[in-house]
Amino acid sequence: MSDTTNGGTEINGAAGNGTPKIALRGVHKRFGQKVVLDGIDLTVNKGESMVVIGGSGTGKSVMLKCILGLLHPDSGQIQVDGENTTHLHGRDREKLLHKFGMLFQGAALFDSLPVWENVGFGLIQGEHMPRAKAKEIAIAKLGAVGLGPEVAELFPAELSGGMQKRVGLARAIADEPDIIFFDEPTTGLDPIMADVINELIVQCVKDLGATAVTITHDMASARKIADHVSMIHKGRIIWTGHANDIDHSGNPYVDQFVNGRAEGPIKMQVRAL
Ligand SMILES: Nc1ncnc2c1ncn2[C@@H]1O[C@H](COP(=O)(O)OP(=O)(O)OP(=O)(O)O)[C@@H](O)[C@H]1O
Repeated sequence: MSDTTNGGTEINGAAGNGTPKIALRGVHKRFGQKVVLDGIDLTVNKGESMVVIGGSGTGKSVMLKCILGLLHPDSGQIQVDGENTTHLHGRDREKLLHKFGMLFQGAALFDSLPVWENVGFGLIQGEHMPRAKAKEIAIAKLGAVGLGPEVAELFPAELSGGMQKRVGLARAIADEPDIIFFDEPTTGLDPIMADVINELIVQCVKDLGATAVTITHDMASARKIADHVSMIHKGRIIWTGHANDIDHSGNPYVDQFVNGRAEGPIKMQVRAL
């Protein structure tokens, strides 16, 4: 079954499942005259893996930044565990951020720190954990993503792209977050390494019992990771459905995107520089 929404409609509703882990209701965000989020409604239930697909510049990263509080929406609500988070500041926002782990596009590791310190960064800085204890946890988390303890002392520049992604994943799970965001987790990887990372993501999310939100253009990744898929187009969620329904969504936008067709309702804007 799939649900289509055009805005205020409840999608993928939490009826019977308790409070959604994350719920966006009518979220708007514009930069100057440019409307980027135009009334986003999205529900992610506890323990679910939601993958948000959509073309370049459709607002995926802006949406993620709004959930994290890095950007402030102009209007609408963002609820985490039933609580509106849009007005949280200071300590309250810090407390909220403890619920989140994040695997950034390109892994975003600190070049000047050894791998273990990259993984344990949040534990040392955020939780003021003693360095020895943080290192122990970092080595255990590196093990969970298939990296041996010898990698702990290396620097990011000494690692391949795939290993850097694993380190980024180990960092995302180090604090055992409730919610993990994956921003284009397979970008820049060959298809085999991408599949390895996808499998690790599935395993780590399952082991933690976490809720996952991934943004990607990579349909192989979406198919592997997702329980549900939502498609964003022009700042709105235009379709949400089960991952198994992605190939027969009945939605021409989803169909065009999933099949990578140049022809269809989605018109690419190609501007000369
Ligand atoms: N801080 C900002 N100031 C002005 N415009 C911004 C800002 N951040 C994002 N935008 C604009 O918002 C639009 C959506 O950007 P966003 O990064 O969310 O796209 P995306 O869907 O994640 O794309 P991609 O898949 O290419 O990463 C873009 O046109 C971008 O230029």
